[in-house]
Amino acid sequence: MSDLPGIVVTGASGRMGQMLIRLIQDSDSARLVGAIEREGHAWIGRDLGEEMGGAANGVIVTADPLEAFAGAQAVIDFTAPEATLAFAKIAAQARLTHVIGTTGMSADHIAALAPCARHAVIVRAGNMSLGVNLLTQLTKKVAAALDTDWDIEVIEAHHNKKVDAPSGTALMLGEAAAQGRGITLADNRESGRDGITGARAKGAIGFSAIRGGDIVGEHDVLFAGQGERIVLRHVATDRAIFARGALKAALWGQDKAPGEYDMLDVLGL
Ligand SMILES: NC(=O)c1ccc[n+]([C@@H]2O[C@H](COP(=O)([O-])OP(=O)(O)OC[C@H]3O[C@@H](n4cnc5c(N)ncnc54)[C@H](O)[C@@H]3O)[C@@H](O)[C@H]2O)c1
Ligand SMILES: O=C(O)C1=N[C@H](C(=O)O)CCC1
Repeated sequence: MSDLPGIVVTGASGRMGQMLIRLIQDSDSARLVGAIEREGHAWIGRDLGEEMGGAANGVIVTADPLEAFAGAQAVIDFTAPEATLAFAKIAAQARLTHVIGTTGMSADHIAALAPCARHAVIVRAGNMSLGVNLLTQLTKKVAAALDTDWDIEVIEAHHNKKVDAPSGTALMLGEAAAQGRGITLADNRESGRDGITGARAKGAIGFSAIRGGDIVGEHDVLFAGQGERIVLRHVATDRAIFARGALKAALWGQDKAPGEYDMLDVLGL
């Protein structure tokens, strides 16, 4: 029996779930010990390797987190807000590191994670990539250097299956811009313009979302001044960047005290 950290992947059949499973199976630092899908999914009770189109790997997909979490050290979770909240409660009881990539979580969902983080490590980020997390720091710095004569707009593009907007990444970038300006995003957010909207509010942080095709994820932070513009850009071309970040977070969490962390903590940025 290996003493590498055992990892459970939730949303195993999803775009991120399958990416994570391949990464963990190829890793020398972790082992895959469980796979979860939602109740009623066609993969439940079946061998994960076979369902993914390869050889059997002995991991049977389950809808029961209690069963899957027994004997694991971490869970990597890219699913949906309500599911993530349910997993957080069980991961906390089992003292597992819970890496949350799920986006579209409301303020109430996020607040409900706090009691779980008293018992276990939670690492949550709307984007697990090194590039985007570095971009948040650059955004904060540029926003701090410019006054409100410069309009800030976060423009994001994703594939046509994405269900939430603005993206988790766009909100991270918006938060970074707000921090740089010394304001709160909640009080200065402007999104979903349509119709006679009136002029842009001075000091607002705006969001624009594009959905189409198979776009993995693209984000521009636009600083628009009079006679000049600055654009900070990140382009993701491969979901592996998110999976690598999530696995790093799961391993990083193994010797940390219970609490809520993000990828800036993991990456030391
Ligand atoms: N933080 C990041 O770096 C990052 C990167 C990519 C995607 N995401 C986010 O991850 C989430 C998933 O993205 P995706 O593209 O893989 O979506 P997807 O729809 O391909 O996969 C989601 C999976 O979760 C499963 N699921 C839903 N409810 C469940 C439940 N109650 N129990 C178990 N499984 C359940 C679905 O059946 C599906 O297989 C989204 O919120 C997305 O925005 C975050
Ligand atoms: O494909 C998605 O969905 C993505 N979600 C994250 C977000 O909301 O920012 C990260 C990029 C891909």
